[in-house]
This record gives sequence, C-alpha cells and structure tokens, in this order.
Amino acid sequence: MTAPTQARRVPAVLVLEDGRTFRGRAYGAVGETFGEAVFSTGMTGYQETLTDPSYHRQVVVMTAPHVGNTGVNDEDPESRRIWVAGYVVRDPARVPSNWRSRRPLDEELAAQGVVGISGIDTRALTRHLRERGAMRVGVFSGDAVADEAAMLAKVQAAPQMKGADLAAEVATTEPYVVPALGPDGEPLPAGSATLTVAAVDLGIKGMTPHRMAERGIEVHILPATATLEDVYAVGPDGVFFSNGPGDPATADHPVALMRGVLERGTPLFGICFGNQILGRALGFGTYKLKYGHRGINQPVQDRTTGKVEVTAHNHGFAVDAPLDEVSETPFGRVQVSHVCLNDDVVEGLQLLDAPAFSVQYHPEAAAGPHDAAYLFDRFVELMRDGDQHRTAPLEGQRA
Ligand SMILES: NC(=O)CC[C@H](N)C(=O)O
Repeated sequence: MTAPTQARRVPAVLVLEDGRTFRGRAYGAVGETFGEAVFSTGMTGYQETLTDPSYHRQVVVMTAPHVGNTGVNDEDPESRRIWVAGYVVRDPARVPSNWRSRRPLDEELAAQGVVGISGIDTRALTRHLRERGAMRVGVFSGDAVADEAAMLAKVQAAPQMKGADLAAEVATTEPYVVPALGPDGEPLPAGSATLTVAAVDLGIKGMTPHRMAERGIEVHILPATATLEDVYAVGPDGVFFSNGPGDPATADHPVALMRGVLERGTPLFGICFGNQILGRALGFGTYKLKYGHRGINQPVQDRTTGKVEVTAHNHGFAVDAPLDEVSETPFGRVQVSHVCLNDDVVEGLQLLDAPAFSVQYHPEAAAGPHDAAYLFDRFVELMRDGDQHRTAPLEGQRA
C-alpha cells in the first residue's frame, strides 16, 4: 500500500464516460475505481457521507473545497465501513485538527481501499455534472493510469446505476435489535419498551434507529430479504423501510413486502428508498433525476403545515406522483405531503385512509440540520393511534 502522504504525489486521472478528463493527485488508496459520478453540496459531515450505504457504487465529488480538516473520529460513521466507490476532493487538509480526530482522512480511505483523487477543479466538474447529468466515471492513479482511450473504454464498460439492484449488497444478513433508550439515555431491557418497530434494512444509516430509540422505541432491524412472517414475528407497533442504494425500480421484494404491511393497516414510515418503495407499492412510477439531490442544505416544504425546512438529501431517483391532486390507490387515498422547493420533486407521501407516510429526504440528520426531526414524532403518534389514524386532505387539492 502506498502511504497516504506519498499518495499525494502520485498522479491520478478522473475520466467521465463522455470523455471529459481531470488530472490531479491520488488521495486515499492508489489504484482504479468505477461508479456513478455524483456531487454532494454538504459543507460538513464527510464521515457520514462516506459511510452512508446509499452511496454504494457512487463516486462522490465534494463541492466543499477543503475536505479532511477535522480528520476521522470513531463516533460519526453511519455504518461499519466506507461505502462510496471513490472520493473526489479539491484541497485535502494537510494537518487535521479536532479534539475527536483519531487519524487523517486519507489514511482511513487508504486503509479501507477507497481510491480517491485530489487537486482537481471540483467546481468545473460539478458544473459539468449539473449540465450533462450524473454519469459513469473512473478514477485511475499510479500504475492504473493508461492512455485516455483505454481508460475511457473501461469507464464505458462499467455498470450503470439505472437498473442496479444493490440493497442486499449493503444490508445486514442477520436480524439485530437496537434497544430503546430511557429518559437518562441508558438502554432499556429487551421487551420493556412501550413501542416496537420492525425496520427493514435496505442500507440503513445508524442514526435512524437511534432517533427511534431515543423516543423510547425498541427497533428490530431485519434483512432486506425479510418476509411478512419475519416482520410480524417481531410483534411490531409500526414497520419502517430504510434508505438504500440502487434503482427503486428493481426493489420488487420490498415493494411486495410493503403491500403486505399496508394490507394489514400497520402504521408505516419510510425514508428515502423507503419513500420510493411506498410510491411503487401504491402504483406510482419512479424515475432517475438528472443529477439528484445530495447535501445538507435542500429546502423542502411540509405542505401539511406550510413550514419550510432545511434538510439533508441523498437521492438520485424520485417518485412520479401528481402534486396537486389526491390520488386513489388500492390502499386508499394518497397525497404528496412534501415537495423540494428547488425543483418541485416529490419529497413525501401521505396516505389519508391508513396510517402510512414517507419522506424522500433524511430526517435522521446525519449529517444535517435537525429541522425534520418532527417526522419521528409523527411516526410515534401514528403508532399510538394504531390503525384508527386518518388524515385530512390538503386544502385546495383536487379530490
Ligand atoms: N438515500 C437513499 O435511500 C437513496 C435512494 C435511491 N438509491 C436513490 O438514489 O434515489
């Protein structure tokens, strides 16, 4: 392994599938990697980004110009490892400085075999992706650097994100329990919590069950392959579908599982991939956004209260549902409860005749502002009401 500090002197090349190339220096591991090039506008929270399983098979470009300033700590990871397929930064920190820092970021990337590139014009690259859309990319450094045609051919042979079925590659294979937390923040004994949630892991971030646990919920995390019997064996007051990587159009098993939950009328909450699965379960389509939403500064309106919140996002696909009408579905009426104010993308769905809702963004806020934490309280309210819960349609919606 090339030492991270030496890697910074090794030439590296980033090659986009449309042939545009950027030359810089290696950052993290030296070698080659492929994925979908996407950009994140988060100014903070790079550890949470790197370890978010939804970034599996994506090469993440940071628009923040300085990355690595606070090093790597042992508290902020959202899962057991780094998932990004590659990492693109402009100006890496020379000396990390933070009281929680344990090691430099490039050392961690190298230790986990994550190939990166630094010293490139990330602003130009981001503008290119914004104009042309997210696309496949390769990062090559050291001996992997070849002539441009050969590198481009490899990039064009890499798999696409559209059509990728990835949840099972990142989710747990064994069920486990996240205990509820008492008022003092200490874990409660198993079985003593007032509410139990079965959470289907499609690539869940660690902060999500934590947000439920701190509201007194015992969370049973189940593999992506869980059956309806597995879900109900937990005795759940509510069922949760997590975030996750890949194209929601491939998520046939979670969609069928969710339909089973909707048929039983159990309170249901979904985040991100979970929102796309609710969309599909209700009969809507999903589609790929041109370049997606990634970062912690996206404005979303909760149309049920009119309030605007600043939110964390990481999605490349979206639900195709009408904004201005209540839609009839096999599971009752549904409305779009949340919308992104930048581009009118559907950011939330709410059933009117059943206790079920979901959002396309990240109320667990890791990283990100905590504006949307109320959604976990809404889930608790739904579970307290049980299957009696009903919601009024938004004013002015066509019925
Ligand atoms: N964070 C997520 O759950 C992402 C969902 C889906 N993979 C998308 O890109 O839209």
